[in-house]
Amino acid sequence: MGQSDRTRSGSKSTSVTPNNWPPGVVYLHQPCYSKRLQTDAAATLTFSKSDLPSTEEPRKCKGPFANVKITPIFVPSHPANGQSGLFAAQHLPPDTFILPYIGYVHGPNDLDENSDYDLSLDRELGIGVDASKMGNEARFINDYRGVSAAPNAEFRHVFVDVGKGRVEKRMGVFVLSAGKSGKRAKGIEKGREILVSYGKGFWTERMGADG
Ligand SMILES: C[S@@+](CC[C@H](N)C(=O)[O-])C[C@H]1O[C@@H](n2cnc3c(N)ncnc32)[C@H](O)[C@@H]1O
Repeated sequence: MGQSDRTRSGSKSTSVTPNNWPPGVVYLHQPCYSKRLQTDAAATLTFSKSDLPSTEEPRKCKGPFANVKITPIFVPSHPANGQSGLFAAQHLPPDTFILPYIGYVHGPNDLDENSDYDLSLDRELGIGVDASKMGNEARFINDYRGVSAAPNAEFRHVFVDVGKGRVEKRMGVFVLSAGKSGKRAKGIEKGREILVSYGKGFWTERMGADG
């Protein structure tokens, strides 16, 4: 882990950031909510633990995450060569919750259309999580296209226990299920890159912007 020191009101505080964390990007332990997020929209993201469906478990999670590694990529054939990716630091079985995707939580009136790190949190309310300027290790997850035949992970909603009997809806990164035929039963082996599908829309928009 790297160390970053901050001085506030004359006192020195030390916060731990993961290895290879880029300078200039804030490492977050919890989401940063936009002040412009409507109160009612924000309220839908946090609610009483007793209202959580019985099929969902409230989770505890705090970074840095030892199960993953941010790794600079120096492989000419990799489409994100020269950038970084997120790799498994241990074997991750199917359906494992790997880590949350956190960042700047914003509404439709506060959207950076040029961000490549913006993930939808609530489509109906237009709430997204943008990790371009602040986030955690999950911001380094690349798309599988050009790297592998298929993704090995996906985004799912998670409910995080934030204390005082409350839970918060966030996005989480999970290993894909084994599948009916068990073809993904191995999960993600240690040292493998964690890859999701950004969805066709991400790449269509990007191609539109480039050309
Ligand atoms: C959320 S970031 C992923 C982390 C990024 N590689 C980094 O080091 O900050 C998304 C950006 O990564 C790059 N990227 C991710 N997957 C890619 C892929 N399969 N092909 C080409 N570029 C990819 C693109 O530049 C994309 O805009």
